[in-house]
Amino acid sequence: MAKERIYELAKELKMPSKNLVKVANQQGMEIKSHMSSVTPAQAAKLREVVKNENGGQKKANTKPANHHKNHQAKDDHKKAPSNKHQNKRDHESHPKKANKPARHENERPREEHQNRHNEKRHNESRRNQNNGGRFGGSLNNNDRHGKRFNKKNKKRNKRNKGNNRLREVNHKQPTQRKDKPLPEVLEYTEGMNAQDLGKILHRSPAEIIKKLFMLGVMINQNQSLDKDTIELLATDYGIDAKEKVEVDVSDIDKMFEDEQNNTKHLVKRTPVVTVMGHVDHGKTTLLDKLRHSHVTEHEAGGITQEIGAYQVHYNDNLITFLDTPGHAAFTEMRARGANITDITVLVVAADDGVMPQTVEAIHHAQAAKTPIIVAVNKIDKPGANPDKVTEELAKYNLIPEDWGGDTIFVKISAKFGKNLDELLDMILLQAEMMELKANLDQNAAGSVVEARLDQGKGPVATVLVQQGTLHVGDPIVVGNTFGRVRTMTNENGRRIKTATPSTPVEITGLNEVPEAGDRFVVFDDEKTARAAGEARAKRAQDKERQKTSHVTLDNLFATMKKGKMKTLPLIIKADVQGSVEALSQSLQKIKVDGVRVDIIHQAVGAISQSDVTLAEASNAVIIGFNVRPTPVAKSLADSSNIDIRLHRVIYNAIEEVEDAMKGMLEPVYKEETIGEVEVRQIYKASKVGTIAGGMVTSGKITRDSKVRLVRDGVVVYEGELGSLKRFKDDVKEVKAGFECGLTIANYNDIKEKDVIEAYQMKEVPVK
Ligand SMILES: Nc1nc2c(ncn2[C@@H]2O[C@H](COP(=O)(O)OP(=O)(O)OP(=O)(O)O)[C@@H](O)[C@H]2O)c(=O)[nH]1
Repeated sequence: MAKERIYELAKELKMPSKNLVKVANQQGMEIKSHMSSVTPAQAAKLREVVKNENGGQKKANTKPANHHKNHQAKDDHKKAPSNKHQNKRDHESHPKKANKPARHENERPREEHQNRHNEKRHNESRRNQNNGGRFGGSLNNNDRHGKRFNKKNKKRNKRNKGNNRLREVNHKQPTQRKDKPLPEVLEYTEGMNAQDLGKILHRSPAEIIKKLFMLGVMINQNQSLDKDTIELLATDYGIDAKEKVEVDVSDIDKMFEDEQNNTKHLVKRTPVVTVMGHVDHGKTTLLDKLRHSHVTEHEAGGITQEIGAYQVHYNDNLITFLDTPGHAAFTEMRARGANITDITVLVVAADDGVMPQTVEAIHHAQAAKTPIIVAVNKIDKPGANPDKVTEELAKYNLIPEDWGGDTIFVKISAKFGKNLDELLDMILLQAEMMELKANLDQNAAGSVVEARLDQGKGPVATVLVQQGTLHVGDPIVVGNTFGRVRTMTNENGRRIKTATPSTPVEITGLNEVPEAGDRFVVFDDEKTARAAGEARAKRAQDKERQKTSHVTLDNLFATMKKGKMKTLPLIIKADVQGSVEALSQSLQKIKVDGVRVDIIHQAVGAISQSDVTLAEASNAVIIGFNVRPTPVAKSLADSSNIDIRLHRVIYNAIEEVEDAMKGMLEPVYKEETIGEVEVRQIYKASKVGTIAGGMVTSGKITRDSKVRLVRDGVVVYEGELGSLKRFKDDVKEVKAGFECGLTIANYNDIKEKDVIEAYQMKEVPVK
């Protein structure tokens, strides 16, 4: 008889392969994994051992020693009814809990604790009953109907109002408080006082003070309590205490990790599989074939839509396949924190063998630490040589069991659907070994598979739930956006209301379009979700701005220190060729350790739009010598944060650059243009010299402003105003849209069409 695989035998014995491996090892068999083979004799022995074990246990009516956890959970469920009676009061007093399924094994100590606590409360409540008698009960009822009762009461007993109120106060207060249930857990922050705690515990501060007094702690109402005292109080009430950690609501990564690492109430979840491989090796064919051959009947009627992920039904199991567009996308998503793939199926064409992208895929999967299942494809082809593929893959540590390794290899033909069931079996087997689990009861957390803007629906995102259950209506933060899940659609175009772990769904209701690989976390309330989303959006925006902030002489040194700059790219514009060259040569001679000047462009003329664009693309600083930027260039430079330095003395330009490179630049003053005047007429007066009549075209000009005379984009003079007039009167300033007359101190060569730039020196705070 042929050898048998462990997983086949496990299937026959209806037990997890992993447990059978353990049994085999206990029997002294050298079995490595579920893929290992056993001889017929060994198989017989294992059958016998397992059967005996099961039989023995049935008699003893105990659980098998290595029984699967799920089964144990079931047992707990079975036990639940016997506790039910005892817990009845408990459930009544904790309405939320009553609907929840029976607790899991790891919660049992708490349940016992709870029972003890219930007993205690039972007594407490009995005492109350004794005090208040039946009246207490009816008041409780009254309390439930609350306001309505009081209203009626008021009307009916208008005349007796005073008396009535007195009676209510007398009877109601103590009992009302005590009948309200204690919370399951006392969530506190250190420093709370008896009043704060009273609110949480639904007890009067006086009671809390009394309780602590009995425990030997003397406090007053407003006294801040330390952690130990609060925990002592909780213990005395028979409930757990948990310190509320102040969380940064926008840190969804931390929340995601917390949700993800939750180990409570875990149940088995569906594996998430990514198919990778070289071009044309058959990824798409495989995904299509699986999709179309394993769609259940009730889904067949649905509209199949491309949502980048879908689930395959196989033998009562589900497998989620992600249709990632390429290896880079896979890693990009991982880089963004989305580790959503559990298993990688590596498709290798048997007629082509291992190719560059096969290797790339292996590296991506290995870096993500996801197990690889090799699907040797196209075995139907005449030139197919699966053994060659196996041989080639050995180099990358992918070795089949037969050859002494532990990688699963399945020979398939995607095109003809051959061995696809075996591939699915292997995926499920691998998943079983990984014990993939999640908690359905908690807030959902997961990742975005892809997202787009739909004209009708707004932002639409395909997300994969990785933990918890996602519901329609959930307040959600996704990457840097937020919203409330408005609709949820599965891959068959069906509207669904909830989505459990490993389920891909398309959601609407987000504010903006998130990015693939973004994480999402569900919040308890919309307000916090909005706050978190907005904080994240702002942070992202700031980051983006930082990314595009260009090098300036001011930030040059800091940028150099961060190791981001090895060269300082410069663009030089000057009025004459001689200046261009002189400046360029002098700048290149600057010697500062670790950084050098790189002149990427130099020319004669005004600073143009194309200079600014070039500076933007090359992260360069523009040095203008006796020239100005054109208006378009100036506004472009302002909006894209390009540093333009204007000089009239070569030495100053060189000194400024050198200081910046040495980190010594301390810009104390920076000039700020305040307005421009276009010269329209010239008058010559023998006493005062040349008077320019013109129009203020932008901003304003003030009597004390400095001026620069610009002719065809070139600065011809720089100085101070001699006078500023409106008609015949001296004025302090003239605003845009008004005419003015002016003279420049000690300068007469003003011509029509010259532009007079008015500027001031402003102090710049040192950053
Ligand atoms: N004979 C044979 N041909 C196959 C098989 N699987 C895929 N093909 C063919 O191989 C070609 C490429 O298959 P695809 O599924 O498009 O390959 P892919 O890996 O998705 O390629 P890219 O999407 O370009 O990366 C197609 O012509 C398929 O029909 C197979 O099992 N047997």
